[in-house]
Amino acid sequence: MNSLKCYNRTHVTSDRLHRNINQAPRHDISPRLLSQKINATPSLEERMKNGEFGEVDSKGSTKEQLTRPFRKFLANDPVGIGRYLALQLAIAGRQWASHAAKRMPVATGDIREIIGQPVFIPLEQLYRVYGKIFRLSFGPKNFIIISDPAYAKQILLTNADKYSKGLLSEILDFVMGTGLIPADGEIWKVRRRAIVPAMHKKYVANMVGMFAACTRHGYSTLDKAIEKGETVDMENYFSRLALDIIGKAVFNYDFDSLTHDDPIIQAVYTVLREAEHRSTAPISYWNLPGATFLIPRQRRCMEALVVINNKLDNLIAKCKQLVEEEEAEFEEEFLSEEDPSILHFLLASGDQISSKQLRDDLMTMLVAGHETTAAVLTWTLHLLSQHPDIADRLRAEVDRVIGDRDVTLDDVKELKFTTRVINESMRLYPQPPVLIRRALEDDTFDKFVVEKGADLFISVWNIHHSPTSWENPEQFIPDRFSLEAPIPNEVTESFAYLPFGGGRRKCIGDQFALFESVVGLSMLMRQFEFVRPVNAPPVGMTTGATIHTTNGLIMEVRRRNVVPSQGLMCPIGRDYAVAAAGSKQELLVSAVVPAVATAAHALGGPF
Ligand code: HEM
Repeated sequence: MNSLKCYNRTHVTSDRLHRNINQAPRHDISPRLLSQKINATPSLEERMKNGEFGEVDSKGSTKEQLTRPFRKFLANDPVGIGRYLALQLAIAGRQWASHAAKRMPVATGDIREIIGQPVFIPLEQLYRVYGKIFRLSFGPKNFIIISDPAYAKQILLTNADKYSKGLLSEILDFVMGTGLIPADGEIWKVRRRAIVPAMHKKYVANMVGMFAACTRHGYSTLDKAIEKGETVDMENYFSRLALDIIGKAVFNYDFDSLTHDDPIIQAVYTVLREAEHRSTAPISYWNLPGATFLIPRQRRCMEALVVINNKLDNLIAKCKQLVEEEEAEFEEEFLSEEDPSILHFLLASGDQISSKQLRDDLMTMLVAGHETTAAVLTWTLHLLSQHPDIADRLRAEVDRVIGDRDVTLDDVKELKFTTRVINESMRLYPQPPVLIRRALEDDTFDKFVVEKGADLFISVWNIHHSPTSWENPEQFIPDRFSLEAPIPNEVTESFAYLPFGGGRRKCIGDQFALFESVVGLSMLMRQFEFVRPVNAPPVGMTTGATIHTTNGLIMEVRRRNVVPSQGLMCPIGRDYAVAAAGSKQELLVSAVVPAVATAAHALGGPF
């Protein structure tokens, strides 16, 4: 296997960057093949000392060096023609040196070095060596990796016209077609203009009650687990909670996946898993002739799509009928009491689109708004389980603001510390960790040229974990975002914080998702204690479209104020930990741990 090599200069000259990243504590990341390889690579300083990086700057390009003696010889030619040739060579030499200086650092290697781990992990390790922009080369495959806030701003905002979704559109075509996430050009413009108004303030405010109702509905599932003395995989739980919420929000359909399973839920998960699988596959196996018939998972996926499309067609037909029967005049902020969904808004506002486009839009929002929020809640709970002092502060705020009732819109605004906890969780675990773009024309980043057609990965993970932008970047510090300041976003943090992307392709569901997370987290923390059992599997990371856990987020759940046990790891909230000193019977419970592990996915391919 080839080791990763650097063929050119790197930008990482800062000792601070190198040292800080190396010293940073990791979040349950087990070192794997690539990390061993990279750690075995000589340090940047050693490599610079060996002259690996100095050559271009000090002596010019190889061609320039090879021709230099000849040029000198010609320059001494008493006949004019020799001196003329020497001059031409000097001009060419300057150009070669200048081109060489603009060549981007290149990391080359074997694709196997990356497969088997979430892609953002090796990208972070490579960033340590190659800096804020480098080319990653795997045989014929070639990606530019961007890890710098200013470069991200250029791609997402300043020069957004020069980029498309590229690879992403190809991967997601089967499920989202020309929905908002993969769409480009005129279709994207038209659809964004039609859909954004549906997410108006009144709509989002109206949704808060629904978020609370769905969260409360899920209590019974947790209570059942408590009764049976079973642990709960909270990653799976949050995935279902988010599915129930997004189904209602987008097309007024109650999946009720928190309390039961049915073919439509199975179909949605089959399609989601396929999308994740495709985004991590080294070859486009789905394009092989006959793949749909010959590969069983492809067949299952196509069957699932039929189930979903039929369901969507039914929902669209039902909603159309409702709109026709409604007497209400459509106003800009129109909200139907019977059906406040985005689908209803689109139909009632007279949006003239084909059924196929409408299905693409609905599927896009279902996917975009589901796994992302579920992942945010999962990793926030995980972080709280590691930081009982922060969990205590969050609970104190929740107790003060909501007491025992459902959260309202006014409460959300008051739950400032809870919001900061979520903001900080999204910094440490951005969903998705990498954004994908394709250059539609050449673009320049300082002296480096990215050519038309290049595929770019903006590593939000690297930007969020960079010691050049963040103090103690690996630490969970919600207070880094002041309670008095506006809610942090890409503008307030100069593109060093991109949980919802930025520029014109920024998430349309940002406020919706933040409110949903605040409501879900605060109500669950108010009602329950979550405890990591001693023998629970470690919480490793893996990716699909978002960051998943490798083995689920297994928690023992208690109604709050129940006397807890000794010997339990990571009680969330110190009130629990203090109380834990007394009880020994509970040790028995911690021995009953039927771990419901979620399937581990391969490396990550984000949207
Ligand atoms: C915590 C939850 C969420 C996170 C972290 C998140 C994150 C993101 C990010 C980073 C992007 C930009 C992608 C890119 O530039 O390539 C995006 C786009 C998008 N998101 Fe979200 N999202 C969340 C929830 C939602 C929800 C609830 C909805 C819909 C109801 C939604 C709908 C969309 C759509 C339609 C786009 C594409 C916008 C466009 O390209 O014009 N998202 N999201």
